[in-house]
Amino acid sequence: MKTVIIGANHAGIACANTLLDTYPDTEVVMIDRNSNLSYLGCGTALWVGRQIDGYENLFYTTADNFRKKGAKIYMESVVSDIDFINQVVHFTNKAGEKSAETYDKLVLATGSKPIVPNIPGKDLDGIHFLKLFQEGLAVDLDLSRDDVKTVAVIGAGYIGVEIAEAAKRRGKHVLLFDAMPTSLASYYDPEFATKMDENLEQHGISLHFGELATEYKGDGHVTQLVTDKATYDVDLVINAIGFTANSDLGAEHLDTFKNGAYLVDKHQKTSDDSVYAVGDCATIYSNALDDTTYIALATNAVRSGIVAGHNIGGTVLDAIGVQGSNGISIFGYNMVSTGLSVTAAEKAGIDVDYTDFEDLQKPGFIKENALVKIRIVYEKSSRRVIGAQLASTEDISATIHMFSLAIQEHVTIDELKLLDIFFLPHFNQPYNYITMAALGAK
Ligand SMILES: Cc1cc2nc3c(=O)[nH]c(=O)nc-3n(C[C@H](O)[C@H](O)[C@H](O)COP(=O)(O)OP(=O)(O)OC[C@H]3O[C@@H](n4cnc5c(N)ncnc54)[C@H](O)[C@@H]3O)c2cc1C
Ligand SMILES: NC(=O)C1=CN([C@@H]2O[C@H](COP(=O)(O)OP(=O)(O)OC[C@H]3O[C@@H](n4cnc5c(N)ncnc54)[C@H](O)[C@@H]3O)[C@@H](O)[C@H]2O)C=CC1
Repeated sequence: MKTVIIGANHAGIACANTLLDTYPDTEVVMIDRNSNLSYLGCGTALWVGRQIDGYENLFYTTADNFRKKGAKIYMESVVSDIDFINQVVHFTNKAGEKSAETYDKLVLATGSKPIVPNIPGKDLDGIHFLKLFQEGLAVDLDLSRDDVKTVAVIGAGYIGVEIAEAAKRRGKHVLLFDAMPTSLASYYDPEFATKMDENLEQHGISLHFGELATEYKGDGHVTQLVTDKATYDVDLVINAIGFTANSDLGAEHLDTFKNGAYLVDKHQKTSDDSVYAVGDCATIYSNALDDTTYIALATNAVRSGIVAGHNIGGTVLDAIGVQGSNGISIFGYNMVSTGLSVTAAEKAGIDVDYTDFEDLQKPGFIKENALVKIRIVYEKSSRRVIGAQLASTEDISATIHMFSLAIQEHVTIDELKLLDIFFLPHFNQPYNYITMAALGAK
């Protein structure tokens, strides 16, 4: 059995490793257009903001590691065409040489691409995206220039907020724009997102929400950003208005979701029996929505790669769906969420209620202590938990995993009320915030 994997980043790597480690008789061919693989984009803002020493440790494997395991791997090779009928992948290397590989099974792991704001001036110099390692390098280089004083970040989602912090840490004047009235609006309800907004403002970031960029101006290099409200002098722009599926290769042959992502079943199989899709180029099942959706996260990419690998290798393994669990930490303020916010649930047509609670993490007699804010969202009719949000300067990150499992297992808000949660003053209160929030549910 010969498997060709197009895309050798997180999803493709997870699939290849599963096949190579568990099914040694499988022939694996990997093809990627990039010169590097396994870059952890989550580290970009950390090294650009000088919170870690460099980017070297943000790569967790190499092409040689795959060669050693017996795979054939082509880097800097662009797949231009797939003959799905005869099962052949055509690609071209850096030197312009054309090659082809036949397959028994094909894995599409071509990931995502940043959405480009389609406005005048979008091709000027000094306008960046932040998907690839190389793009992180380019931003880092520009931030090192003394004449770059003002940075505009378009999109206050996860990439935008993280890079806004990094640019501020590099001493720049930072303007952060979003179409929505708050930052992080896709992940948190306004009661939580505004906490992050206060945090950003307290650290000197200038917020421009509900404001749309309409034009970039400049003579070769960007010098001004025009919005529907004002014109700003800027030296650098970073666009971060979301990702969409990179699915051009199979879009005509395979069934796709509304954003173009390949529609996959529980085995990561597409509408073609020989073709699987994993990671950011594929759909995913949301247990909160109880429906197919699109969530671009490295965690989902890895899990879906593992599932495809086993099913191709011969072990039937069903994907169990996801909650879209995520987290962010900005200037020491931590926020985590899973499932749906009230806003997202309402948008999806789910009738929900929610319960909020805020208290110190630990008993008052413990000195190192901070407030924790929690919201649990549950469906009115079934009372199943479908979302949770937490915010604190304490590390509350592990709590969200429990809510992720609760959503996956259809736990109701009432079942959470008397859940056995341990108490130790070093960690929490006897009347801890999860219990108190659950007890407060209507
Ligand atoms: C700055 C940043 C920070 C992030 N932080 C986090 C985080 O903290 N947590 C988290 O869970 N997620 C995070 N993400 C999202 C995460 O990086 C993506 O979800 C993840 O990269 C998806 O992995 P993937 O392998 O599916 O796709 P990709 O990483 O997009 O990889 C696709 C691969 O396919 C190759 N390819 C595409 N087309 C072709 C072609 N025609 N021929 C050959 N090769 C091709 C590409 O070169 C690429 O290597 C972050 C993303 C960014 C950009
Ligand atoms: N900590 C984490 O888990 C991280 C995850 N990621 C993931 O990577 C992917 C891409 O990240 P982002 O690009 O930040 O996407 P995002 O979806 O997190 O945020 C995009 C933001 O852009 C805004 N927006 C959309 N169109 C706009 C427009 N025309 N003008 C102004 N604002 C506009 C949206 O309101 C949203 O707030 C996401 O799936 C994200 O979850 C990225 C970084 C960190």
